[in-house]
Amino acid sequence: MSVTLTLPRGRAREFFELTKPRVVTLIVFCAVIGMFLATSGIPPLLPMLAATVGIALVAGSAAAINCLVEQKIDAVMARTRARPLPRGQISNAQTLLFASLLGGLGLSLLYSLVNPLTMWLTLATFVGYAIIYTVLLKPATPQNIVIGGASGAMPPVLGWVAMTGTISHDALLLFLIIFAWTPPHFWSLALYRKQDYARAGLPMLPVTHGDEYTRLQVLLYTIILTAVTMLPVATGMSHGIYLVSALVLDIVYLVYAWRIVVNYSDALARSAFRYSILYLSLLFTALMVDHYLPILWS
Ligand code: HEM
Ligand SMILES: CC(C)=CCC/C(C)=C/CC/C(C)=C/COP(=O)(O)OP(=O)(O)O
Repeated sequence: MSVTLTLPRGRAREFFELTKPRVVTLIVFCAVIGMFLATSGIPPLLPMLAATVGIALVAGSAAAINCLVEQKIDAVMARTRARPLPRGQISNAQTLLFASLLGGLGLSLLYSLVNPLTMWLTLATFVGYAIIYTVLLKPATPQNIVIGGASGAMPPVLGWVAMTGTISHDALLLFLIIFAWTPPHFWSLALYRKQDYARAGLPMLPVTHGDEYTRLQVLLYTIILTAVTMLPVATGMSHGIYLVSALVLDIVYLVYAWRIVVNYSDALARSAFRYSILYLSLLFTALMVDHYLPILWS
């Protein structure tokens, strides 16, 4: 599933594209679900709005820095060569200024209208993606996305901390779900985009270890993901509605992963990648419905 957004036009659209809006939409969605799960009623409106906007701005800023750092790589990959920087539509200085404004505004909102811990954790997430993943890990090791996935997994924790001021065990379970989801999400794409990554000189798993090994890793991580998605039920955070939804979503994902191992095609990997996005969206929706339906009925 690709998240549909109405994009702004012209110059504004070029800046908007720097923020990787579709990825950031799902990131913010997971953060908002974290906010709802952290509270038993309706979360307080002002901190919730400020946290949502603040996290979105900082995530967009991190994405813009990623575009700035990777513009030469983006220029040689078919998937990314139409981005604003490789096309010369936006300059380095403009990108840096834009990212600083977004990031600064987002962090200020979090600090002043949410709480300082949320601000610090969001800043750490920014550094994790824009510097540690993008600058250090991505060009250095095929485990880049496994380690870098830790920043992508932070949004529900950020949402949780925004509402409670503390990190709870339940929030860490949400972190673990996205952390285990990231390798099958990314490696499905890397399998059918292998030529792009090889041309760009990036050590992604299919380039360094071959297709067969990567396909097996997709299956193994999908099995780990299935186990991890059962943890919210095991700890009593979530119940029947979530359990049934997670099992259905997991079984479909496992079938995709199994077929990737035994009957690979690029079209199948592309479908598995699209499914990974639908999967995460629906899994987090199920967590939310499971949390609120009993409250509404009682
Ligand atoms: C290190 C972690 C991650 C890596 C390496 C990664 C990699 C990628 C890549 C390369 C794409 C581009 C696909 C394309 O345009 O052809 C993509 C798309 C996407 N990713 Fe991820 N991803 C990561 C984490 C996440 C997280 C945490 C989320 C959300 C919670 C997410 C949500 C999405 C969405 C919604 C898309 C589709 C964008 C579109 O339709 O253009 N990703 N991911
Ligand atoms: C709250 C906050 C600060 C969040 C920041 C975390 C964040 C924006 C994670 C996004 C993950 C992402 C876009 C990965 C794309 O991989 P890539 O960059 O390797 O993909 P590309 O080849 O498309 O550039």
